[in-house]
Amino acid sequence: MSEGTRVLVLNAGSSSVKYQLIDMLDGSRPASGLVERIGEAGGRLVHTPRTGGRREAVQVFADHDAALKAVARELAADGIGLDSPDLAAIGHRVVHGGLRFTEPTVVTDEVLREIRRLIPVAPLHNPANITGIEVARALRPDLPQVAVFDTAFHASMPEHAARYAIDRAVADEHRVRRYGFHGTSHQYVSRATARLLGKDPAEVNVIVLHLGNGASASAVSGGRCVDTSMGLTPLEGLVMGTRSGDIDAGVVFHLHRVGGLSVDEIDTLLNRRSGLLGLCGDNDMREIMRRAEEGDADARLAFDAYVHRLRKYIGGYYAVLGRVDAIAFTAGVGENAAPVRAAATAGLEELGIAVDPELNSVRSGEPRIISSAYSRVAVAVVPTDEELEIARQAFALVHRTSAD
Ligand SMILES: Nc1ncnc2c1ncn2[C@@H]1O[C@H](COP(=O)(O)OP(=O)(O)O)[C@@H](O)[C@H]1O
Ligand SMILES: CC(=O)OP(=O)(O)O
Ligand SMILES: [Mg+2]
Repeated sequence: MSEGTRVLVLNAGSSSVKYQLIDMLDGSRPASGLVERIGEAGGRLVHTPRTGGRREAVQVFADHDAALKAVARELAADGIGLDSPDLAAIGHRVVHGGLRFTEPTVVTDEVLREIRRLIPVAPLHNPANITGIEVARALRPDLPQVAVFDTAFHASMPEHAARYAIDRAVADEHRVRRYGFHGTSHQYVSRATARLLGKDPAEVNVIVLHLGNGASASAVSGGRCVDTSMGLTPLEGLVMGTRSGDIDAGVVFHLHRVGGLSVDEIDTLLNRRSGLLGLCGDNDMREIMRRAEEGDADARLAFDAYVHRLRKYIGGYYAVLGRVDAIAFTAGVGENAAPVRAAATAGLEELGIAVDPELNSVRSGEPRIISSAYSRVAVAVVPTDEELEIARQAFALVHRTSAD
């Protein structure tokens, strides 16, 4: 087994790779960075060594292989290359783990085949995750490649939350059920929220709102997920940047039969041309808030629809949990968009939820409470750290000890 203390975490998306090198001894991050627009013109690599002096390269990255080799070169230039004996493992975010992968897993050929089999239920994500694993494995075949699945944390959902109310035989044959995603973030944030409250995760009920490009809500009771908003695929639930979230399945039949759209066209419509983008032409919440502020009606509608859906999930999960200790906002929108947090929680004093406007407007990268002293439910902003959680789980797996 490797004596290394560091884990390289890769989060490979369809046209990007985010990476972080994390030292598990002291939690330091010797380097992190991102390659964007892989396979497109105007590719960009941004590498940030801990020593400072962010490096940026604008060039074409033909594919993920070229991108990861460029990352390897950047790390080598800092003297922390992929050939370093300090590396204990490479941890990979894998979005869909299906029914089988409910724990971090060392990738073998057979595991890779199973992740590939799940592509139809995560077409935007699993293919890139697989490429990331293959390229990393070719670069360091001797190192454990550990897959950490977005679906894993949600495997504890009770059957009545995980099942769709459709014919059981059909559902079972095709493994159609609600899996949920962003689980690594929901797990990390729910625990960090308990810590912020000075409580044991086993004692608290938390609603986590992960609002990034993809967005999902979860109800976490005593450290276990009891419900989450995404389903068979990352399309269900909240209004997202480009995804519709909840929709009457009848819309699909209608668009096909009456609108003449093919199933693939409807897939693209709902996953890539809907949500905020579909409602107002923008999927960046900053831009939407700016336009809405200037009186743009489409942007206002998009904002209001986003918030309305969020409020329905807050209310729904309040009822699912019965007692709520905290509501935690996280990811790009949740951590930064004070107006979204304010609108999502406005007028809920009867539920014991009262956000303090001044605390809400503070900008900070630290976990913090934004509810007023008399709010029975703590409302918090808790920055997510999926990379650290992936590193911890990968490291714990290769050492078979808890790295907590
Ligand atoms: N300062 C900000 N105010 C409002 N929204 C922001 C801000 N910074 C980032 N965002 C939003 O965060 C979203 C991206 O979130 P992020 O968690 O980085 O996404 P992902 O990891 O899913 O790619 C974008 O919609 C962006 O508009
Ligand atoms: C599962 C999912 O939606 O992930 P992301 O937010 O990274 O698109
Ligand atoms: Mg994210």
